[in-house]
Amino acid sequence: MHSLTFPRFGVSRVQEAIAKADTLIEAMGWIRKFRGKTTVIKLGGSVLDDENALMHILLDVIFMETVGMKPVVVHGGGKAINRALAESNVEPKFIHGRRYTDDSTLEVVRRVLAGEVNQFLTDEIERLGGRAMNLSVHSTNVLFGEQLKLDSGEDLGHVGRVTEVDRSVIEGLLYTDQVPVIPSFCEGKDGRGYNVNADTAAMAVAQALGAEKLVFLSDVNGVRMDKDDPDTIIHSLSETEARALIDSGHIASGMIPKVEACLETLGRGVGKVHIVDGRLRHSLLLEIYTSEGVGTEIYK
Ligand SMILES: Nc1ncnc2c1ncn2[C@@H]1O[C@H](COP(=O)(O)OP(=O)(O)O)[C@@H](O)[C@H]1O
Ligand SMILES: CC(=O)N[C@@H](CCC(=O)OP(=O)(O)O)C(=O)O
Repeated sequence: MHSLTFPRFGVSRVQEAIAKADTLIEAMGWIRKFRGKTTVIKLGGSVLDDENALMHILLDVIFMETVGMKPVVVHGGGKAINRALAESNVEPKFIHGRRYTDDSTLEVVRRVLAGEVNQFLTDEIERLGGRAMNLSVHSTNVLFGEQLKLDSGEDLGHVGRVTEVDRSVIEGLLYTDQVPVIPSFCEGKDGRGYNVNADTAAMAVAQALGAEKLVFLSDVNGVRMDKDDPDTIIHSLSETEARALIDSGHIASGMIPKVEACLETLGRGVGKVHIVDGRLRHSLLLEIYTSEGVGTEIYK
């Protein structure tokens, strides 16, 4: 007769395995809730530069796809563009968080953002075991738009805003269990290319798809009262409060387009919008399955 008691070293291993199985059962509720629903994930240049954080984010994305959630990746690459410009001794110039884009900068953005970064991310998802397809002007473009005109009248050069998203291509990929990877670069009706802020590109994609969630993964734990102090994070922010913080200068630089994108998205068919720290391991999954979330949620 076999004994029913486990050897000492085996008990903890069995308990560990049971705990893992418990986690799977716990996850069932939120997997069911989000199965078949689209989440747009915006990857910023800050997390793209952190190899370890990026790997964990992409593993979370692959997990989401595996359990039937429908992740769509929209990415920037501001830091990679800055590095490429530095090689030609060009100083980056930003106006209200957007890059002034002259002819030569546009070519760098087309090559680096829409080309190299986009291909790299797609390859990484495949290398980690997922299935991904890059959708850019170098392959199949899905973002169309026009030149962005600022209310202030300031000239941003070849900076665009997305006016049309080819939903059918994106949805076709989601239907065949592939992760679409989209750079923030759009094409005008005349075939011209435009550099688009990646936060606003993600917003346009989320709106077009009627996404359940839009998650901005950045290098800060959320919107902070003091941008340099993580302890001053604001977990929940109303539209009025957010606008006041932009006006007072508490929300500055790269956080401006992010928060503006959140505000524009609200009430336009997207369920929830969050700004989350991409460097925190599994922040994406935590954001989805914990009720309180881990970053800043902006509400109407
Ligand atoms: N109130 C604020 N709270 C948090 N971060 C802020 C705030 N105001 C400005 N920032 C800056 O915004 C940056 C995030 O924007 P950005 O660098 O464009 O990120 P990403 O590359 O992820 O899009 C932060 O690293 C921080 O320096
Ligand atoms: C018009 C404009 O500002 N375009 C951005 C596009 C990339 C981007 O937004 O990248 P992050 O998400 O890393 O900031 C740029 O040229 O930097």
